[in-house]
Amino acid sequence: MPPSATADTSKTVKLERYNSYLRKIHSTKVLKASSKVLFRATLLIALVLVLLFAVKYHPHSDSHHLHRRSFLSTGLFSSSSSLGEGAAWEKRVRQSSTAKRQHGLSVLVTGAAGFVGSHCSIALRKRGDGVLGFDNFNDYYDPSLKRARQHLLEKNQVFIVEGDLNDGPLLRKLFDIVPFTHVLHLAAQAGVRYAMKNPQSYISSNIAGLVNLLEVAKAANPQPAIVWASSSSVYGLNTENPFSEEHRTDQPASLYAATKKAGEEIAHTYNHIYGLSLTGLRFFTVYGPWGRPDMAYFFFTKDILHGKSIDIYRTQDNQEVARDFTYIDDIVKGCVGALDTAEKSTGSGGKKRGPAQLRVYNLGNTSPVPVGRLVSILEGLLGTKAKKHLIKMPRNGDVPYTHANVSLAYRDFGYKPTTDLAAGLRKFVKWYVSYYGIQPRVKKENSHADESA
Ligand SMILES: O=C(O)[C@H]1O[C@H](OP(=O)(O)OP(=O)(O)OC[C@H]2O[C@@H](n3ccc(=O)[nH]c3=O)[C@H](O)[C@@H]2O)[C@H](O)[C@@H](O)[C@H]1O
Repeated sequence: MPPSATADTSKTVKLERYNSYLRKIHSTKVLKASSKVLFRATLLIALVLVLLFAVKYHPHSDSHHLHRRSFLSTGLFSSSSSLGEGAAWEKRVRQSSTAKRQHGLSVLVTGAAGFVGSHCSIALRKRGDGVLGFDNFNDYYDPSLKRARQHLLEKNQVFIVEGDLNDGPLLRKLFDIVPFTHVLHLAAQAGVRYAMKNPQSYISSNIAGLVNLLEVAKAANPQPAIVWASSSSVYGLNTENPFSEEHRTDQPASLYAATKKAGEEIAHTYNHIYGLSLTGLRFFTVYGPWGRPDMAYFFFTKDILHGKSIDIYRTQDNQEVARDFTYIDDIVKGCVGALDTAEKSTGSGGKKRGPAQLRVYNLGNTSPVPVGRLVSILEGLLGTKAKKHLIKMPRNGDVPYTHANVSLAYRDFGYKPTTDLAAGLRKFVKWYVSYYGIQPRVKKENSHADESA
């Protein structure tokens, strides 16, 4: 074999080897590529399936609401339970929201299982308005008290839809079913001092929840007029006295106060852009039967009865801390007055058609009482001496005193508080001992002597 032929043959062999190497690489690549395509396709199909499943059973999807409602409605205080409950649930929503008097209001009350919410719902229903309650029954304080209030509301033909303010689809669904004329928005994360423990809950309820509700309300047709709970705490470090709506509210002392103040600004925005009629009510330390166990008058009562010591705060310069304690019935009158004088929203389909009403009112008692005096009244009513522990007010959001000027609310809807602290606490203690089944040493109705001890 000529040398060149040998060289040629070996070249050909080498070339063939090289080509087969290339083919191998290519086929591996093709294999890899096709398995990649297959993997991606599987992934895509899986994703689509997951999405379909999620849409069907997502907590915000309407079909899930029906399931959730059916679960809830099998509870102690509700009825329907089969698949037909979608219609049954809607029927309850409609019935509850329908006024029983001519030209009655149809009010969505958020926080209806709460202290102020439950009282207002019953008062509105009693005069023949339609009332639908809304509440998430959270456990900020004993939810069994909220369930008991719910029970009371059921007796008064008020149905409470269990849901969260941040659940847009559920709120929209309610507005689809009912053309609410008004919203009384009382659902909130309350409590001044708790804001240091759980700041996020204030943002979620008092800011995000409020915005969510306003978004739904502004898009509703007709738009409702909204009356909502602001707070005396917005006055913060204000030193002018008594507090008037014109005073500064830009120095909040707690995150709670800051979220309520933010709520007032947010209200301004929705009024300005969408024509929502908005009324903010600055409540001053509301107390009374069915009250909130996280509030001082409530847990002082409990602790005095249990022989536990109570902390009575004093200011940094050793002055008494005072509050303009306001009795629940007066607050209810204020809420109803605000609803009755609320003008219609002016927008429709999310568009403003003209200027709308924007209001803010103090609802207080106009006579601040030192916390020490509150304790004396309780001692008298309970027939028990408190173990008092006087301490400097912790720096946790409290303010030294509150005092409401209510002339604006008086001018616009005749608001005039009529219950003083001693009379109001008497009613509270009476309720407390009967609710908790305590054998009291509570003084008889006409004995006032010990209350002022
Ligand atoms: O008007 C409001 O906008 C707010 O009112 C209420 O806040 P406050 O006025 O702070 O009521 P509350 O806690 O009952 O303390 C009463 C007094 O007892 C003092 N206090 C309190 C606790 C304690 O251990 N000792 C004590 O002396 C304390 O220093 C205070 O002077 C609502 O909770 C709040 O949600 C909001 O609605």
